[in-house]
Amino acid sequence: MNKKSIRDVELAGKRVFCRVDFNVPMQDGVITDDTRIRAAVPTIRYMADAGAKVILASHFGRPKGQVVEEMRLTPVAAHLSALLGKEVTKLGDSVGEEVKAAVAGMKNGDVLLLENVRFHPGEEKNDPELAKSFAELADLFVNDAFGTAHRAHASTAGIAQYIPAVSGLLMEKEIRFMGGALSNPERPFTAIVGGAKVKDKIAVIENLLTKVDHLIIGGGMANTFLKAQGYAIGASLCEDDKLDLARSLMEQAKERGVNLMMPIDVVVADRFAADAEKKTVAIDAIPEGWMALDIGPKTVEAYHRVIVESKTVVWNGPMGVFEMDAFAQGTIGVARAMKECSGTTIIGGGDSVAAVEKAGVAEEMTHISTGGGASLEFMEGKELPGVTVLTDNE
Ligand SMILES: Nc1ncnc2c1ncn2[C@@H]1O[C@H](COP(=O)(O)OP(=O)(O)O)[C@@H](O)[C@H]1O
Ligand SMILES: O=C(OP(=O)(O)O)[C@H](O)COP(=O)(O)O
Ligand SMILES: [Mg+2]
Repeated sequence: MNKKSIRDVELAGKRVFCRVDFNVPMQDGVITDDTRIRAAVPTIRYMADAGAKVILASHFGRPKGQVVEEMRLTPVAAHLSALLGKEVTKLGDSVGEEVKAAVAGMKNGDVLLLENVRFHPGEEKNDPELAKSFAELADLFVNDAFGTAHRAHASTAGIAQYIPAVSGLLMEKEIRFMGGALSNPERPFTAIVGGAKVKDKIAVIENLLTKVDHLIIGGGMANTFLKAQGYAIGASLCEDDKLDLARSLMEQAKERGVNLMMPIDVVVADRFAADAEKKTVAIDAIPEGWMALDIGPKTVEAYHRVIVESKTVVWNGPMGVFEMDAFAQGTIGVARAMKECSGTTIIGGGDSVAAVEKAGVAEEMTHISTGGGASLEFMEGKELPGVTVLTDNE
């Protein structure tokens, strides 16, 4: 990556606004996978050891511009403190007088965590006023949030208009690895796309179809494609305004000779709950009012065959609601196939990484990326907004 990093700048005594992606999976206030926090530790340590005053900023969830108590970063601060072995001061906001006063009181090597930046509507709108308020806290902007680098928001991009901007060590590492593995992938090249962020991620599929040999669809993403083919999907998660796009993508796959794989059976539940009534059905037998929460065993078998024979596999998005054991088998099955694959295996995404950890195969992956949507957009070949704003190397 031809961008300056924290290694190229003077850090001693500097106030650094460091954007990280601490959007970790959490259940009832307990962090269920801390990969993203651990991944940022080298950058935070490096800066603190160099004598910087480290001001960390992150989003958590999608609070839509207002304060949501359950989306505060308090549990994250406590966990980071334990990982760093030093106190991390957690503030109640990300801008304002309290924040300015806390920053003014920082000593070299101190680490401070601002509150969820998405509590302000200006964050996702990339509002220049909010970006300026962030910039006024610091002398330098460091972007280490690879997982959020596909968003042009106030704390990921806007802030770089006002203060010098460089990359963190995680950002650098992610881009070096993904760039290397994907510039000329060994074939067969397979992409697996699932998860719940259907509206965001269906947009990258068109581009993926120009690159891959096999495209495997699962999770919430599959339902939109099933409905587009005319199947009744009951109360399953679906993006109804993407049905035409899904149909067009199926056409394009056919024209390009890409093997587009969809579920042939699914695990359905009568409600969205761990103890719901459930059964495995063929995709033409989803009962009215029920929802598809996992791919079925026949589907896993078909996906398994293609994955183990691939030379490069990139996976983002769980195959089902793996957080509930009743709907985790599809994701675990695909994770096992990834383990058996002897080629390059890359898995990315906050929740997908949690899933392969849960399946116990994380160690066997070639690369675990902190980015889900970010990895997919990176694969499209375009530079990510959170990277574009960083200072180029001369
Ligand atoms: N069939 C489904 N219906 C509803 N939610 C699903 C389904 N399959 C997977 N999910 C959910 O998708 C979420 C993860 O999606 P996403 O954030 O897009 O992935 P990642 O974080 O790996 O990039 C998980 O919380 C999982 O429960
Ligand atoms: O969790 C994230 O992405 P992912 O779910 O694709 O892995 C990032 O923190 C980005 O979050 P966003 O999709 O709400 O902008
Ligand atoms: Mg996610």
